[in-house]
Amino acid sequence: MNNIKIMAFDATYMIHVHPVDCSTSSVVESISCTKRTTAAEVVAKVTRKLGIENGLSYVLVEMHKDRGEEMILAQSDLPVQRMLLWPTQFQHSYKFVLRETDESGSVMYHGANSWHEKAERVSTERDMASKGFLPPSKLSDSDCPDLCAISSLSQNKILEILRKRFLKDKIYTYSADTLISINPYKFMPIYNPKYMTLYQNRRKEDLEPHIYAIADTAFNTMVQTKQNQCIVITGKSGSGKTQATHFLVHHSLALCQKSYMTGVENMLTGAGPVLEAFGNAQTEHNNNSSRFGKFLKIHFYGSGLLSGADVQTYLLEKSRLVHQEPNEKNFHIFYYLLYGTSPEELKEIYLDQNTNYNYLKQLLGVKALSQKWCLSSITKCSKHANTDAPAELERLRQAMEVMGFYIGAQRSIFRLIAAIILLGNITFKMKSGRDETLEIQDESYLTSVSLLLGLDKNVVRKCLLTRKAKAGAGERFVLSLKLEEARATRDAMSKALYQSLFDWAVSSVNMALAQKTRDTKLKSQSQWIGLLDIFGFEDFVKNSFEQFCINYASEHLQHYCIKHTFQLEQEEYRAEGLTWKEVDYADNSGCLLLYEKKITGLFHLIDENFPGANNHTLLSQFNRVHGNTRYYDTTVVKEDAFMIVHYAGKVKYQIKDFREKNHDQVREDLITLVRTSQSSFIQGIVSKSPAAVVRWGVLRAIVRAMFAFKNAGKKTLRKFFSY
Ligand SMILES: Nc1ncnc2c1ncn2[C@@H]1O[C@H](COP(=O)(O)OP(=O)(O)OP(=O)(O)O)[C@@H](O)[C@H]1O
Repeated sequence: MNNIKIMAFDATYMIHVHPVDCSTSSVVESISCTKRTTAAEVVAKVTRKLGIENGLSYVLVEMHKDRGEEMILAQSDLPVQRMLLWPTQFQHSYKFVLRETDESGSVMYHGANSWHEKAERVSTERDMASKGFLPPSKLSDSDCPDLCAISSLSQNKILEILRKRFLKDKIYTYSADTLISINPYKFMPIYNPKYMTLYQNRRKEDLEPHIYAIADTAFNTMVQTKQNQCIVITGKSGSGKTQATHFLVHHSLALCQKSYMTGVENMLTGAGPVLEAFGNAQTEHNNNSSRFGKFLKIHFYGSGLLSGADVQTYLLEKSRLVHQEPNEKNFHIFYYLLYGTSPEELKEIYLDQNTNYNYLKQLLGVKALSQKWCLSSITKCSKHANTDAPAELERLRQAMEVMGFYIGAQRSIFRLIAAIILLGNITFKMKSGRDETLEIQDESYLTSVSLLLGLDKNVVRKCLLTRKAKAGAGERFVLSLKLEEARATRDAMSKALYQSLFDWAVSSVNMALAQKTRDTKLKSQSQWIGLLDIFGFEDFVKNSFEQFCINYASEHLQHYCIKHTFQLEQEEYRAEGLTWKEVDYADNSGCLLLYEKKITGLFHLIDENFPGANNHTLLSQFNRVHGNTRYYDTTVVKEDAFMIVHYAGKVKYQIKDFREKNHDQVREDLITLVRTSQSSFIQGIVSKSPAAVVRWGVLRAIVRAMFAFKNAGKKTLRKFFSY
């Protein structure tokens, strides 16, 4: 049951405050507020109601019950706005709590002291044991919080230690600077202010491994060394990378001084739902899977004062827009709009919940089919499955408002989303008669798309059905497209529009998060903590160009980690004249060379363009050049696929669409067409975004990420792996 009920009468909302720590009452106090009511006003109302105006101070705290997290609201924060950002399906997990503060303004956590006392005791005992005053700790190997402390390690031993710790609810384990995390998929009461305080300024070895310790080390190292820090988060889909990023951001913000920049915190809270709506989707592994990589930088002035943030995104999985694998869905925004908007509003953008939209059709896989008694393997994405959509849409609107996307921009975004949905329903048929030209099956979709995009319908039709070609001596003529080509043109147009919208949303988020100071001296002294949350290694039933690129990025990260964990460490020992037993490690540079070697590397072969080149000739080239390479393998049974021996296992890639996805080029005339839009919003996003001619930005992403790591420096490297 939701403990927060929203009743909107003329934008009046009821918020419920739990006076948990007040001895006077445990009854929930309901306060009538507007979006502009501040936290200070809510506190005043609640304390007045409870009759506890006895000089003590109180603050309003937003608590995530399940995660045990608490966020103290500043006096000027707006509780209703925060409440509207709570994810619908988890609303019952959130509540507002009144907390008492002491004279210094710190929140008083009754019982928190026992945590400190325990931590102090453990720390002192370890100190004394290390000095020989106490017998050494009786920790067994399986309880060992740092794998590096174990003298002889094998793969089985590591797994056994992690499993035993996990069974004791110890989800984190260190391996030197790396934190290994296992997703518990259940509530763990370890992400709350008690733990935040506990892990501040503590030596890593004094306490159980925790993600807060990683944020704490990064923050303190940044302040002390004045060097940027980078935390790399990697793991399979659903392993908990996004949650980890969230905990790291939350703790970093708790550590820093905020002063007048508390606005950045609110912006960061608003940025989440916006990026999620456009870049996340339901997949077989995760209901809210990020389908893009991100590098979030939180900026601080020299003293650790929060100054702003920015986010770079990589590899948006655009292919999802036009095709989804069984049991997977399109990006969330489409369902929010279609199932969250009233039928009247939908009518204005030519949509209707009862129409079957091609881009939103959900294919059910074997697993789902056996669970559901449906006869067809294709179902319309039913309204029933989207009951949260109205609340999610409201949450998104609120987040957009916080980020400065006002009503006009929101309207334009929704019109563009509707146009993309309708574009997917433009299908083609052969004209009757002898000439083999195509025509559009249902002109009503073309009309709606043209109106929504502010384009001339005849020009859109021409672009979808024909293309200009060059003959000799600069002559140009018009060619009719074949069925497959027309479909590809339609899908390319949808993808280019969506990528432009995504890029625009990211740059708008960045504008909102940007450092606001004009003081160039202050700016020049600023440092950042970077959080790289990038796709982990992927191996699906069918792997395509996207997995080929994602796994290349993973190989690079692996290489970087190997280099720092083994190679450079051993070089250092060598330079210092130390004797040690050479550690044997699996070097993956051969696999990287397979991808990127000049002239013969797979990337270079994909880029080759000769007359008659297609995906079949590409596969033959791969097999011919790399048939005997250690990291390359052909398939056992003859099929249009090849295999790469990655550090994490052998992966089979289907060659289909490799060349097309690599070029990912939208015809120049399509972009020129979109630029003629009557809508200044559409003109703006297309002219700003390089998406029109975008290629998969893998190399760019890798170069940027590597640059960030190098800046962070070997000594300050922090890694985080989640499983
Ligand atoms: N520390 C944690 N405690 C409890 N539950 C967690 C934790 N971390 C993750 N989860 C659960 O696992 C789910 C998946 O996590 P998350 O979305 O962070 O995975 P991810 O690695 O980012 O996946 P993807 O790569 O698909 O985006 C979350 O929705 C949450 O329910």
